[in-house]
Amino acid sequence: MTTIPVIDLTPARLEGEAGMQRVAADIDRACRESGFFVVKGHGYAREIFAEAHAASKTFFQLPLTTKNQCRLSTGATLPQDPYTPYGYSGLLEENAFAYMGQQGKPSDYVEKISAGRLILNDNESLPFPDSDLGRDLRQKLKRYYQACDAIALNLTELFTIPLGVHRTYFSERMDRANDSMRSQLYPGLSAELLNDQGMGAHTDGTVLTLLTQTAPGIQVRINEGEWVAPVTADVDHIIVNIGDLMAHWSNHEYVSTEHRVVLGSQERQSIVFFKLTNEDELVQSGNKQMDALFGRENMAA
Ligand SMILES: O=C(O)CCC(=O)C(=O)O
Ligand SMILES: [Fe+2]
Repeated sequence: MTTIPVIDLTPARLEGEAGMQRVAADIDRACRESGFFVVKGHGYAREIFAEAHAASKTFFQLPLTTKNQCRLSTGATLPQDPYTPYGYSGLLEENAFAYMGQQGKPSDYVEKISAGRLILNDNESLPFPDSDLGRDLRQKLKRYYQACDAIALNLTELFTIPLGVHRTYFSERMDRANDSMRSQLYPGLSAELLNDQGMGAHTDGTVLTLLTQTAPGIQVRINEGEWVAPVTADVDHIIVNIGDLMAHWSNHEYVSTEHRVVLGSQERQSIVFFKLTNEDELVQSGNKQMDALFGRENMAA
């Protein structure tokens, strides 16, 4: 039976080359099996994750009229970055099934506050509340973004080891990406809700996705239909999954697996970080370099 492994990154950070090799082999196996794994021991302070969740919760508790002021007047994106969502979106406004091209399915019971790479620049005008609370949320989400970006790049270094290419092969293609981050609140189940769909089944269009949660709720579809829940013992344990770009890039040696969120009895938060490639990076399978990476051809790194 496939389960979702918990991988401790500590040996990769502290035990030199041998530690890196061991951890890299575990990650490689998980990427081929379910495409999902949980990481701990990544070296970033727990408070970065806990505080981002706490500040998000404070935001979500604001009156709806205040949250609605954190929408972009121009729609969901900014002219400087037309592909990345920024600002607030409310319950039932998004539909993961529609994103997958499936029409006529229910929308998702989830509220979100989103930001992309522009959050790294404190002078950029972004749709957060113009208050101490809003400024605090922005700083906490910025730290979260920086930590996840760094952890994602560290993970890609581990990817290169079993593949036998130079250590920066992926990171140099992903270090300027317009990644996006969405802090999400799922309501607890109640009689007013039509169903228990927090987020419909979908795959991610990313290279990698990193996610932390305050309670269980995400489920992964393995073995042709069985749904399993990754186990995170703390708020700084990160659920990592392969997205469609990496699956495509690896000619489907690494799998991008469907997942969904089912509402529980209590409210739940997650913060998801979608890692993409640099804008100028063409991702194609059957690409000579990628064939070499995944052992389909001999080519020196
Ligand atoms: O909130 C979650 O646990 C899952 C979110 C997710 O899959 C997504 O945003 O793509
Ligand atoms: Fe997802």
